[in-house]
Amino acid sequence: MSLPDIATRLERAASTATIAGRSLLGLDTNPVAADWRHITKVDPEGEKQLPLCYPLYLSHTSAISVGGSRDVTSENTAETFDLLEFSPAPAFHEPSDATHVTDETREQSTFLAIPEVLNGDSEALVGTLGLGIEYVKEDLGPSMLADKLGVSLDGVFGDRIGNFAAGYMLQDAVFEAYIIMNSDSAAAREANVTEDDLLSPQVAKQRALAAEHHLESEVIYLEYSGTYGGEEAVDILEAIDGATTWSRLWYGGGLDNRENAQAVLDAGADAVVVGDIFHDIAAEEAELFEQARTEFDGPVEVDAIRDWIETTATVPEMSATRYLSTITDVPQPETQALDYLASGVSFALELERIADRTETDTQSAIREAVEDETLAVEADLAEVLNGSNATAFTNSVGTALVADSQDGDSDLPSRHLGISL
Ligand SMILES: CC(C)=CCC/C(C)=C/CC/C(C)=C/CC/C(C)=C/COP(=O)(O)OP(=O)(O)O
Ligand SMILES: O=P(O)(O)OC[C@@H](O)CO
Repeated sequence: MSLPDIATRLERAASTATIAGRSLLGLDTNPVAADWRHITKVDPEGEKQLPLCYPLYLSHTSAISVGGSRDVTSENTAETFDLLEFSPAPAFHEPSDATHVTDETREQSTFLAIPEVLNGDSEALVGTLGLGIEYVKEDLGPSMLADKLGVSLDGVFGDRIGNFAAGYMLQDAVFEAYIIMNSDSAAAREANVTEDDLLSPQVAKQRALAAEHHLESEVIYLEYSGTYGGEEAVDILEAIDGATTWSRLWYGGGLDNRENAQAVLDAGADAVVVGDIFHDIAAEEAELFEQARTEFDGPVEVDAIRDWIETTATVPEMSATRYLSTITDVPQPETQALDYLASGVSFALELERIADRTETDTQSAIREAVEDETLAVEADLAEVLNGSNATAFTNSVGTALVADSQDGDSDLPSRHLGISL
C-alpha cells in the first residue's frame, strides 16, 4: 500500500471514530465549554465603552466575545484585549474581518471564533472565510513566522508554511453558524440578510442540522442583535434544540432582564449572549461620576457613595442591574449593581484627587503616586481577581486615567473606558 493510500485509510478511520463517538456514544468532544451559560460581547469600536470596574461585572459571566461588525480594527481589538488581561473570565476573538487577527490577538484570546451565516448570501457563508484563509496563507502566517524566525520565507517553502499556518489556525478555531433573524441590524446588513431570508422554526432546524453534521459548527447562534426575539425565538430555539446534540446553541439579541434571559435558556439555549446592556453601564457610571464630583468634596467612604446612589438614581432600572439580571445565577442583581456602581464612583473620585495633586507629572511619577495610595476599591477587586492582579489592575487603570487627564501617555488604552477624569 502506498503512503497516500495509508493516509487516506487513516483519515477515514479517524472520521468514522469521530462520528461514532459523537452520535453513538454521545461523547462531548465540542471544545466550547458545555457549562457556559452567559457570554458578554465586548465591541472594540470607540463608542462602545467599558465601565471602570469592569472586572467586577465580568466576574459573573462565563466568557467574553471580543468583536463587532462596524468600525473594528486590529488596533482597537488588541487594545480591548489589553484591558481584558484583567478579566476574571476567558476572552475569545470573534473577528468580522480576517485583518483584525494579529499575532498579538492570537496570544491574547482563548480561541478564535469564526462566524458563518446560514441565511445570508454566499459571501457571508464562505466568501469572507475564503478571503480570510487567503490572507492567513499569503500574509499573516508567513509574516508571523518571519518575525519569529527573523528570516523571510518565499517560494515553495513559503507556500507550505502559509498552508500550514492557515490549516493550523482553522484547526484551532471554533465556527459559529449564525441564523440572523433581525433584518434591521448591522449583522444582517453585513451578511445581506433581508426580510425574505428570515426562517421558520422548521427551516432553521434543517439549517442547524446542516451546520452540525456538514459544517461541524461548534456553535449554532440564533442572532436577533439589538432586539429581543420573543415567542418566535423561543419556537426556533425549541426546534433546533430538539434536533441537534453536539453543537452548542447560543441566543443573542436584546436581552436586558431575568425574564427574557431565562425564557431563551428554558427554550433550549445553552448560553445567552449579551452586548448592548453591558456597554450601557459605562455611560451610566460616567454620568453618576459627573454628579458625584460636584456632590462630594474631599475623601468619602464607599458606604456614603452607595447611600447617595440609592437616593439619586433608580437602581432597579439601571443598566448595571439589568446586565447582572441576565446572569441567572446572580441572586440579587440590584444589590450587586449598587455595590459595583459605588466601587466605580469611589475609584474615580480617588483618582481625581491624585490627578489634582500630580498635575503635569511624568507617567512614572503618576504611577508612583497611584501605587502609594491605598485605594478602597482594591479589596472588592481582590475578591474577583487572583493574587496581585487587583493591585496591578488599580495601578494600571489608575495611571492610564490620570495620565490621560493630563494629556500624557499611558500603557493602557483608557479611551475604551466610559469615565474620564
Ligand atoms: C480566517 C480568519 C482568520 C478569519 C475569518 C473572518 C471571517 C470569516 C469573518 C466573517 C464575518 C461575517 C460573515 C460577518 C457576518 C455578520 C456577523 C455574524 C457579525 C457578528 O455580529 P456582531 O458583530 O456581533 O453584531 P453587532 O455588531 O450587530 O453586535
Ligand atoms: O447587543 P445585544 O442586543 O445584547 O446582542 C448581543 C449579540 O447577539 C450581538 O451580536
